[in-house]
Amino acid sequence: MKDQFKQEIKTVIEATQAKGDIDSIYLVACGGSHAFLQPAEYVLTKETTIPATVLPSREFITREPKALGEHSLVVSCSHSGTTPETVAATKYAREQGALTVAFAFADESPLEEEAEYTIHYAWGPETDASDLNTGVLYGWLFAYLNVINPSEKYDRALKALDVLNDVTTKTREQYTPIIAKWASELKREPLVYSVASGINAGQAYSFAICWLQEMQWVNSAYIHSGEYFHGPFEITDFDVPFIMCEGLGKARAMDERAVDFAKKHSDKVYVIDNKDFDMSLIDEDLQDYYSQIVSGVVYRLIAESFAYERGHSLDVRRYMWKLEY
Ligand SMILES: N[C@@H]1[C@@H](O)[C@H](O)[C@@H](COP(=O)(O)O)O[C@@H]1O
Repeated sequence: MKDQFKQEIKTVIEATQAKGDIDSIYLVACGGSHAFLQPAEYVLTKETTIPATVLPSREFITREPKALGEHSLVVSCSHSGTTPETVAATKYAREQGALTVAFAFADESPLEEEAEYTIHYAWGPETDASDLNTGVLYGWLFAYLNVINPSEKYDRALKALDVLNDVTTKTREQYTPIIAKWASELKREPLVYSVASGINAGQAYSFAICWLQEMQWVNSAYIHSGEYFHGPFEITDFDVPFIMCEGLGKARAMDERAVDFAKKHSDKVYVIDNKDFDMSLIDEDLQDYYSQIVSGVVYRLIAESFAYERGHSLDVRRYMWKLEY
């Protein structure tokens, strides 16, 4: 990880220690950045007793959480640093006395002006995975957990960032031919559902709302694997396509149940099975946490292959950033 990002994380950790007791954590952002923060909520709720809540930026403000105050830590993210709801949420959190930390790709953005501290990350195809948004997020997350409850587990989790790029590069190579086939089979589908749970929930959610709806104009919805049986499974039929993720953690049981049912009733079930990832470079007890980053590589490949097969660039928007909304 770049020295700049390491230093920014260090500054945030020192500020958190100086602040003293944190009794609530809020993770706030919009769209893809909201999805990006979801794994942090997953890890925090599994590893600490401090309540952590992930909310869309505007709902964070409109809900007015009662626990929000001087002992809160509010982590926001906006890739562009300009999304008005996230800038406003960060300003609101700071006014309530919370410690505000923003993640952003952009430098010197409106978000950076409102947040007390900003942690930047890098972007682009040649970027080392440890410098990308999720790599830097985990760099902060495990450093923070190591402060709350020091453990060699978090030292190892931080060390895993050094091999992350090898893992994701290998996965990209492994899945490129597989996903090219999926995309060619699915390219005419007007609708594709996205199903997952546990640490993969954020990836599957952003696959539906960002990659498919926003960037490909393909109808989609994110369905939680457990919730699939509480309504959505009624739409399953032989010609209804599902891209389903099977994770590594305890949530896997929910994913498997959904996949098993869907496969019985649909001929178009595509499974991203995290057990097929080569994560041997990462300690077994940390693989669940890191698997969503690897799933993200596969979801991105699907989006890129869709864009190619459908002749629809991932950069085209009708409304976003073009109209007043
Ligand atoms: N796919 C995301 C959207 O979901 C998001 O609304 C937008 C602004 O996000 P950010 O606040 O991260 O700049 O960026 C991307 O296009």
